[in-house]
Amino acid sequence: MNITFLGGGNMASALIGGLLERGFAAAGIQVIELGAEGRERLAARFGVRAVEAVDATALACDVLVLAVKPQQMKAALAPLAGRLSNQLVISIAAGLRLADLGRWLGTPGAPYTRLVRCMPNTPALIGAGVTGLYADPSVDAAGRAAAGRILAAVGSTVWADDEERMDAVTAISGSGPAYVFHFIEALEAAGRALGFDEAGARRLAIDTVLGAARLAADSGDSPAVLRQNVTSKGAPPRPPSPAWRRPAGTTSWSRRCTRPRRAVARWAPNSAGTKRCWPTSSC
Ligand SMILES: NC(=O)C1=CN([C@@H]2O[C@H](COP(=O)(O)OP(=O)(O)OC[C@H]3O[C@@H](n4cnc5c(N)ncnc54)[C@H](OP(=O)(O)O)[C@@H]3O)[C@@H](O)[C@H]2O)C=CC1
Ligand SMILES: O=C(O)[C@@H]1CCC=N1
Repeated sequence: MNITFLGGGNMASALIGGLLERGFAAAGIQVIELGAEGRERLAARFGVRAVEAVDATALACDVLVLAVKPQQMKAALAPLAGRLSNQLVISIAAGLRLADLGRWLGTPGAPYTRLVRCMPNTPALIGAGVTGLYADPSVDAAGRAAAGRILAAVGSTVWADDEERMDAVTAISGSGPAYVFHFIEALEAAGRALGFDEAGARRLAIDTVLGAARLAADSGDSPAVLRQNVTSKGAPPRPPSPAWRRPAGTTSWSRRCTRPRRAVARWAPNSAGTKRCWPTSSC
């Protein structure tokens, strides 16, 4: 299988790295990449052929992977329009529909249909990605298998039976790493605020997420059960010290706050029975 990548940025590099690690020959991969620096990097890092524009060698492939930014796609496909001869085309671009890609790649009145739409994610860079795939109904089993093999080089794969699901994949696993990184940032910031140095706070934050993800993957228990195992119920709510008072009929305790300029603090058990203390708005 010869593969040509259109666009040689982050995601194409992740896929190429994964394919090479899985034993795919560098001689079977070429990249069309606009940037001279990018071409040099690809050739040096992976030993693949990297060219600036579509040429006959790049066109003579079995699979064409579209890996430019969505807003670059229409212009990038213009030199290919009407020139494909049954290559399997795999798009990893967010939000671009097969109907549009087919129109841009085909000729007037004859859209190109041997298309598979995919949505990987950035953990693909270390072979730990997950990719959603959807194939045009005209793609045969061999085409679907080829697309599945290529994306499996950088992680797991999930097929969708409706193209609309691809937008859901983009929201959930395509964009999901950003939520997780944001969560890690927040855990790290909490560690820093509570006295750890940067290295310690980062270790606590990253290893928490890593360990929790591994446990979710390996334990056989559902994420809901694993969560409940952490937020164990049972201890009756108690105030943190005798200085706290709970007004009758309420579920939270108050006391004069010891911090300067803060008159009142409030403490209450959360739904899982663990303690939380925060200054009230009147502080
Ligand atoms: N980042 C993510 O989390 C994910 C991204 N994707 C999708 O992957 C695709 C690629 O994203 P990513 O790798 O992050 O983007 P990058 O910007 O890193 O890579 C795109 C590359 O394509 C080059 N390029 C632009 N126009 C052309 C052209 N006409 N011919 C050849 N090369 C061209 C760009 O060069 P230059 O820089 O000079 O413009 C750039 O090197 C996007 O469509 C994105 O939606 C999918 C899943 C996750
Ligand atoms: O911006 C993008 O293209 C990618 C796709 C999923 C998340 N970000």
